[in-house]
Amino acid sequence: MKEALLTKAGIAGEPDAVVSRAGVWCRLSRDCLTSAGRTSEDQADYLRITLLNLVGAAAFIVWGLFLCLNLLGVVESSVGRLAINVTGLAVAVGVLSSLRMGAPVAVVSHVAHAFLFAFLMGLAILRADNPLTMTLPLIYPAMAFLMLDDVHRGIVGTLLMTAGLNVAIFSGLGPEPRDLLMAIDGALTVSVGMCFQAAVMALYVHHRKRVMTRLRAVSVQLSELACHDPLTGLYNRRTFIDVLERELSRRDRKARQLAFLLFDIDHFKAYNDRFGHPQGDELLKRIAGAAQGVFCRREDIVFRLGGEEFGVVFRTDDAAQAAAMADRLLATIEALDAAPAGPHDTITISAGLNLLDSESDIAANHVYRRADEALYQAKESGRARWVRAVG
Ligand SMILES: Nc1nc2c(ncn2[C@@H]2O[C@H](COP(=O)(O)OP(=O)(O)OP(=O)(O)O)[C@@H](O)[C@H]2O)c(=O)[nH]1
Repeated sequence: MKEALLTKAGIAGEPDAVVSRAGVWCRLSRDCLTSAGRTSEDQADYLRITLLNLVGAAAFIVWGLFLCLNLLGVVESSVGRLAINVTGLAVAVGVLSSLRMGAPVAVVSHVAHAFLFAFLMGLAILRADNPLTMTLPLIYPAMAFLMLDDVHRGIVGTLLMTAGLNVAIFSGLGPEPRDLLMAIDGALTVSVGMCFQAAVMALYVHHRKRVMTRLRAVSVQLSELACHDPLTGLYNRRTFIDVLERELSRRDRKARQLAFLLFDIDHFKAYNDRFGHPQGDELLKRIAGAAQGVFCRREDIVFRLGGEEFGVVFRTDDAAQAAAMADRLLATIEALDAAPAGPHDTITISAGLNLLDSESDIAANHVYRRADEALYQAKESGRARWVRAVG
């Protein structure tokens, strides 16, 4: 009703349009700062890429403007100034475009830093007579620490830049008449300012690196937890579908068949009831270990798919080899030195084996379902055996 009224009034959709336009601008400006979405806030390179983009864009605007003013004769022009403007513009364009083309961030930052260092040092020495220009090199430590992302290099760079500024102050390049006390005053102010900035930046970069390292470790831990079953350490069901899909679409170098073996412990409930859950857990771990012992090639992957159900994805030369592997697994588990359970004297499993042609375009869920049907048949026909799936 409300929508109908708004539509009738001819204003429906207006807020959405405003929101989507704002969204586009937001995305555009974010993509500009992060080099077309190349990095995001939680990544280590985010700050460096954003800084390089900001400095690159600012340099492009400033040097472009100065170049125009030089060419129009608005400001005093010389070959040296023109050369600096053109070089600055070229470096700014180079930095911005190479970031967008995917160049390594560390390389781009080092090149940009080298140019910034040379430019600021040159400015300090060549334009020491202009106190306004002389303040520009004071931005160096913040830029250097962030661009280099390294405390030691940042400190070395800052010390060199401070030395350069002191040379400019004491070498008589500054405004005349020179006064030694004024020069000492200026040099001390500049040195203390640069060192203080460097100390703050060193603390920041050091702390940020530690936090990023910790975050990375937590993220690895989280993805381990998300992919593995905590009890047995095997891959879990979540990973299983991804792996099976990947294997189904992967062409095997030796054109071997893909095999999926689904197995389940027989009368596990009786085992649990008789010996208790902790013993049941122990058995699950031992069966996981036994399966990994049988399927021990690098490309064999054993999963715990839930409860007392396990799966193995492996490659086989032919049906006979896959059958031999299934037999070996059943025999190994039967030979486990476990307490007798329920109706059986030994621990047994039932399994369904599904064999697939290389590069078959069957869905992973279908592969699982066929193996599950075969497993059901194995259970129905007396357990402690495996049955080959059809279709
Ligand atoms: N100890 C332990 N038991 C589990 C775990 N997950 C599932 N189970 C138990 O596994 C048993 C499975 O029982 P059923 O599905 O009846 O299967 P079964 O007794 O093995 O019978 P069949 O499969 O028909 O041979 C249940 O008693 C569950 O409680 C686990 O992580 N640890």
